[in-house]
Amino acid sequence: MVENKNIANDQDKAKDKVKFGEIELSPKVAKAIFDMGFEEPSPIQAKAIPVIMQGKDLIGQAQTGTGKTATFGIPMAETLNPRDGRVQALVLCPTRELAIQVAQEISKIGRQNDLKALPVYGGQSIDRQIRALRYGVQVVIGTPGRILDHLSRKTLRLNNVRMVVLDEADEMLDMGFVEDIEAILKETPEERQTLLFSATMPGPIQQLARQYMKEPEFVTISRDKLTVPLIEQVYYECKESQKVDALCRILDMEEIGSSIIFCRTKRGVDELVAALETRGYFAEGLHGDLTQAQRDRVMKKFRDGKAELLIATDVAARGLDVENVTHVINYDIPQDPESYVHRIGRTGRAGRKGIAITLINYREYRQLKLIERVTKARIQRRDLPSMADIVERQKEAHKMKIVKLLDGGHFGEYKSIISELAEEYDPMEIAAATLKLLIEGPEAETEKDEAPEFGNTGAEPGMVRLFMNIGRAQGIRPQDIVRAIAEEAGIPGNVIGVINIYDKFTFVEVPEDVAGRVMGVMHQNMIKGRKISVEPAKAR
Ligand SMILES: Nc1ncnc2c1ncn2[C@@H]1O[C@H](COP(=O)(O)OP(=O)(O)OP(=O)(O)O)[C@@H](O)[C@H]1O
Ligand SMILES: [Mg+2]
Repeated sequence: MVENKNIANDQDKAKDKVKFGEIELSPKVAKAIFDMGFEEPSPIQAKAIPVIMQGKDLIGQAQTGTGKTATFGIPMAETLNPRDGRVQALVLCPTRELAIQVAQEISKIGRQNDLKALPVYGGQSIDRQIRALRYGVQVVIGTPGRILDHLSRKTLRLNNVRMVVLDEADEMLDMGFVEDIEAILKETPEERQTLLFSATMPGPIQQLARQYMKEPEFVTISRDKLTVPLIEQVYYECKESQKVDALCRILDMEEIGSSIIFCRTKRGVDELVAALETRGYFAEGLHGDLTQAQRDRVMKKFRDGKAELLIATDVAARGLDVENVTHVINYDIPQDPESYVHRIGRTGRAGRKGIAITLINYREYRQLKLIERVTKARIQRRDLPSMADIVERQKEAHKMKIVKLLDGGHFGEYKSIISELAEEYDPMEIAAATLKLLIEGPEAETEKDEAPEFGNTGAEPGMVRLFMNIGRAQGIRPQDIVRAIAEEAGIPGNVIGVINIYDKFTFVEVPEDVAGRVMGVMHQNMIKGRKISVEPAKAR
């Protein structure tokens, strides 16, 4: 009798199962992932989830952005017991931002089951974490240092852990982390299930990994190519001294959405942020020397699309999943091919397209070829856009905007203005004037300026020529503006020399060491209600 009842129950359960590709899920987990917009399992999910559900150890390798998180998140939601407040699964990640993100993804997958996932990382109040742990959670996602801290304080117990995941496993088993990982694994039960994931899994690391695992299955999707085919990969060669200029040209030329620009060092990040800001680009820096609150703020701005350019060290290279990253730019070439794979993998995620750009100097060409060889990717050479290309591109962009408006229709009362004007003027002239107004603003000049001498060629040694978008026509004496700028920048007025004054612009010359300060000050300033910009005089 009892047996029959069990069979009936099992059949009921089987009937309740929902198909996710070939995988059978409980209705709650299925609902959660359908709500997340998943329709079909990704290849790694299709192959690895059944193996994990059998309780086997597994090393999973699949390209960036192909759903490795849910590959371990789904089995957690299926098998862990939400009514047991003890920690049953542990995920170790290399960075704080990644721990937060993975915790969010697991919480979403386990939402219908009331599964609790808690990120635990350095830089956040440990007391808050202790309280949350006491309250009861099933999954802890953490960075090794902070996990060890909790273990030594006995505020975290791992004796009931059934599943351990090393996300970005090759990084976690690299020199920096391996001792911590060993110490943490010692605190977990022998019979645990161990899962390793990464887009890259170099041979020696795999060998090392096997020491911590029981006959792991190796599931790989990306054996032939390490990078995602949807990412277009290009490189530009330029001199070290011209890098900032080259980057700006690329930013002006490309249709940039949210983008991540990688630098080798923290200092490099800070310097590039400053250099971009003086040129009028809004950029946010991310690296390990910032406080956690600063890191959180920057990430939030970037995720919300409020900051388009994220300038980062390799802290942002692994695992981060930000929607709609259009470009990854290696301002400094990555140290090794694995780092390249992970960095460029911040774009081209979940079936979207992306562009990866690498800047190199001639000495770094061999490093680039090594990356190509290891990743089996083709990185195409491109020539830096000229100023003429950029002007052309901006023209195109204006045209596109107009075409979009034209296709949309709805011009209403604007049409009557044009028809009135058309009685006196040529429609072509009217359209051109309207466009000029749109692009140059209400102060668009009516008179033609004589051609100014562009470029820095005439500058005295040690001096830089700057270009200000204000001249005679504004009815303000540029000399007075120069004095105001000097005052604002905290430098003596006679340091800035006026070279030439035109109707719409003025050229000045300043010593190299104060040029950045002058530009920085002016970008934020309004003089007599007019925003003034100052930039290096460009060669033509
Ligand atoms: N089956 C699916 N269908 C649609 N989207 C999915 C599916 N699985 C995962 N995703 C989404 O794809 C994105 C990338 O997933 P995830 O961050 O897990 O990639 P990853 O393989 O871990 O990449 P990385 O190697 O960079 O860490 C996420 O936004 C995730 O929610
Ligand atoms: Mg990942």
